[in-house]
Amino acid sequence: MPRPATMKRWSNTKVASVGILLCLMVVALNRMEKERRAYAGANIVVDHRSLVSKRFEDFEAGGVNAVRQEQQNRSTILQRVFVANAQDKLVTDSAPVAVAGPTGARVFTPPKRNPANERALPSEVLSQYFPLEIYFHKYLPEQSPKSTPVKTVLNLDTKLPLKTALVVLELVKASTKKPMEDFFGAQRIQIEFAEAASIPPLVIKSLQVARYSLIVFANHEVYLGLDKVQKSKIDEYCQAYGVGILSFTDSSKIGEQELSSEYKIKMQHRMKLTGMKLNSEVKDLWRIAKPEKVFKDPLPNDNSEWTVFLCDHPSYQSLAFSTVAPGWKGSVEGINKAEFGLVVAVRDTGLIDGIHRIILGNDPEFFLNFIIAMDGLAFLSHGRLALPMERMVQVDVDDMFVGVSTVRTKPKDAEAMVECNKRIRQYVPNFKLFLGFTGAMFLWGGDDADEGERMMIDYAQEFIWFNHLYRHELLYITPTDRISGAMSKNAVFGKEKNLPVVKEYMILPHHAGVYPVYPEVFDEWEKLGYIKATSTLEYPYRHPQWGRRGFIHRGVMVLPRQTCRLFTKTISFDAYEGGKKAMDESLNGGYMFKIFLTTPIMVFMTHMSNYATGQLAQYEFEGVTKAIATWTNLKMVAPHPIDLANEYFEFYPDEVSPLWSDPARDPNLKELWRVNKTLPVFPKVLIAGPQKTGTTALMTFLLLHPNLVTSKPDPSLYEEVQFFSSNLYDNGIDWYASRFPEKKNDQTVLFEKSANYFSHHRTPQRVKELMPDAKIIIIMNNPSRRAYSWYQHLKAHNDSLVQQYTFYQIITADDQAPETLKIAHKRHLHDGIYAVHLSRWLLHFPKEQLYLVDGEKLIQDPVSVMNDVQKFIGVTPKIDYKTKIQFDTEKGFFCAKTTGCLGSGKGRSYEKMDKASEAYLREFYKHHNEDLKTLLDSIEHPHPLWLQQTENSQAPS
Ligand SMILES: Nc1ncnc2c1ncn2[C@@H]1O[C@H](COP(=O)(O)OS(=O)(=O)O)[C@@H](OP(=O)(O)O)[C@H]1O
Repeated sequence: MPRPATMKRWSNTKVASVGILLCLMVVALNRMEKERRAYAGANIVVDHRSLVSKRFEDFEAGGVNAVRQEQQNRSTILQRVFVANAQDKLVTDSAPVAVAGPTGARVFTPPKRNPANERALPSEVLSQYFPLEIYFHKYLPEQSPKSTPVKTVLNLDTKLPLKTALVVLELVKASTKKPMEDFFGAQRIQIEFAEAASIPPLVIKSLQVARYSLIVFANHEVYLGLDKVQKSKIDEYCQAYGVGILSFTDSSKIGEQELSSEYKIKMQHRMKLTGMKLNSEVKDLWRIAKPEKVFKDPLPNDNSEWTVFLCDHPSYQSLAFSTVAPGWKGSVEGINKAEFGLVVAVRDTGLIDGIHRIILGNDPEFFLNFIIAMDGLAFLSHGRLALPMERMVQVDVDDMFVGVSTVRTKPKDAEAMVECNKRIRQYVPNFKLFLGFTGAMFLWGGDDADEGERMMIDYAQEFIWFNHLYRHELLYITPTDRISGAMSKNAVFGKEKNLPVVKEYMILPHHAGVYPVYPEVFDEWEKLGYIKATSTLEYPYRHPQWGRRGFIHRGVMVLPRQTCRLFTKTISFDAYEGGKKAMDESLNGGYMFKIFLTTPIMVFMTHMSNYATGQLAQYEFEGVTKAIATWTNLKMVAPHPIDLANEYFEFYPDEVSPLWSDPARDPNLKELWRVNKTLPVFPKVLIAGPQKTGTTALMTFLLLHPNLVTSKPDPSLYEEVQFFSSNLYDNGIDWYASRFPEKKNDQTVLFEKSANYFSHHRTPQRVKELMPDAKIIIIMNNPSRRAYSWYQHLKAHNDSLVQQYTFYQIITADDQAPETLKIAHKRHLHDGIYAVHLSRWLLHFPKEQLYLVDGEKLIQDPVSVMNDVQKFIGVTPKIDYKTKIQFDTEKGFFCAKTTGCLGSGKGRSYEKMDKASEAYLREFYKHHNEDLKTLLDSIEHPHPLWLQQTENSQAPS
């Protein structure tokens, strides 16, 4: 057998990341395409059983109509889409179905089913072909009749843009990216940036699948100025896939007037304007916006001025009007000085070239522009980028009865808070402030407790209360055994004072212990048994606010908290003037207003000190809720905190599982980590698998190096830690770090080997979050050999399944096979679909952090493999593995000179694979191996010799 070629570490040649991503997508989607072809003629449906939200499972019996109902209530749902087998009961012979096509959903009657054409495709197998997690929003306008019995079907033949927008800038740099990141990031819309001179490929060619739901120009001038090639690339893409263009303008840096004769539009820049009015005659676009509302004040132009549009073609429809500001000195022809005589936002309805465009006369900073842009992107993306219309609001006021006398609650504060509830209830039915209390502080006040605080107790029923700790202390100062005492004392205080406490919701002082997880807190909560939800600012990081996320840990729902804008402001100016200012800012679309626009489920936090004395925060909330009610059609509701928490995780089901990060990497998290405990240390290197490729040999050989140290032996674990790929991840980072011995010195490099990390879909992201610098070693041998080795492993363990079925029966099992056989089928073959798993790792790690080992070479020539691996790890001193490893003729494998050969479970001798299985597997892996070649090419990595040989040769025995 010829010697396998060395799989060298790839060169450092820079490959544009966009190119790589595209290739990855091509590889993964190539697979889909092949399957699609293979299953041509089958009905292709959205499998509603796969909807990520738990609640939708309940609707399975009700089928799609129930889901449709939900869509109408919420206006959008996030659904995971994949092909399901043609016998899916959701498809009937003649029911009308709505097909998601490039120009939105349309209803049609599917062709008669032909059972002869239908082939079963197990959904759990198919889902593996979607490593890139293709998600998109399906937008069904609110006005669609509720009673229509429509079934939702995705036909892969239609060209579906992904839930991503491409943002084109003249130059991609931090300052130009920032406003776009904020606008789209706050709505959790994924964006990719491109420079005007190098627009990336817009289509996955092999599939004719569009990559973007929307094209965005931060400055429309850039679009007009594109060179011919780039321009037609964009235009042809938009025409072919029904994708729209959303443009902003930047009138501060350019000449006074631009004429684009091609588009029959004139743009007059550097305008100073006053007032804005939306065009109420536009019927199909306004969703959040209330077109009947008129803004009368001068338009802000501190940083940039405004652009107005003069359009001379029926394709254009004015979206918003404004008026020349008094004192504007320009004298340009065509400027209509009448009230609302100028157009500041325009829509191109596509009569000229079939492309829908919306162009705004400034950036999204001004609040009405922000709303127009939100409605615009919902429209242009056929709802895929739309948010629901409901906003759930909770406002927590922490620190009741805490603080020095100057910031303690005064009678006027107590009165003001009651009033605040009433005023906000005009806009948010049933609204009540949530007050977090700390009993000990009140009692310390004793008779001296402020009169205002005593009044708060009298007014208790006007609010909803939740527990802080009894004392307002950092948890790491509080000895563990006092935590439960402090919790129950606070509860007793609440009872004594007859506070209407929602005991299921609790906030810890300083947010300590929630994230990073302080296991003792969750222990105590578990003991209490009733804590269901909390919230924190700290997960995964504080800024930007829209980056905050939630997670569920040990049954407790942890929600992200938004901070009120006034949170950090000192109350040094006059209270009422300050309050009014805050309200004005909200009314004019300030910071809080945008949070409300973009965040469907909000928990705000503020402190008592923002109410006491200054009473500022109440103005802010009154201001923002009034502004939202005034300017938008959004519906604000104030649910019970536990209902709100449940809703949160239904809306963001991907957040249920936490993503642990390293507290040492973030100053805030470091601060919250206990002072009396050293920071956890994690491994630097992972041997990720897959199983049966020689991972044990590689680990054993690494351990011959004096400075490479792996996890401690643990009888409760079966050989491997498997932290990232199992429920053990829920144990948290303390648990993981404690699996490893202390480092002997600075040169010690900790590593871990768990062979199922490679193919586990969540592992790459989890590793990236906790150990972003980790070096990942992946071994790939012939996947047929790998599958057979797994079979022999089961056989050696007298697995009942193997006693029942032959290797051939397992690998050829189809959808009709018994459940156990189907599971066995997947376990044998799934790990060997290397391209899919590798592309997932490459989405999270740069190629330089991944090291691919040729598994066949590891068997034949481990000395050179190990010498290279130690270089990749960067461990010192360098050792020569020639002095450590030698071939053992009895074992038939290389073994360590000191510790000997691997046990009888590795390097077994067994009969050759039968010819039929060999042929079947060669065929099964053929396309997957082709994909692997494409993927390796895209990262400029040489092909292992077994991959070069797979087409022609037999699978090695
Ligand atoms: N030096 C050396 N000694 C023994 N075995 C070696 C060696 N190098 C590679 N191999 C191959 O490793 C296969 C077992 O792979 P893993 O260690 O990854 O298996 S496991 O997933 O941890 O169970 C094992 O599979 P089997 O031959 O089927 O037992 C071997 O082919």
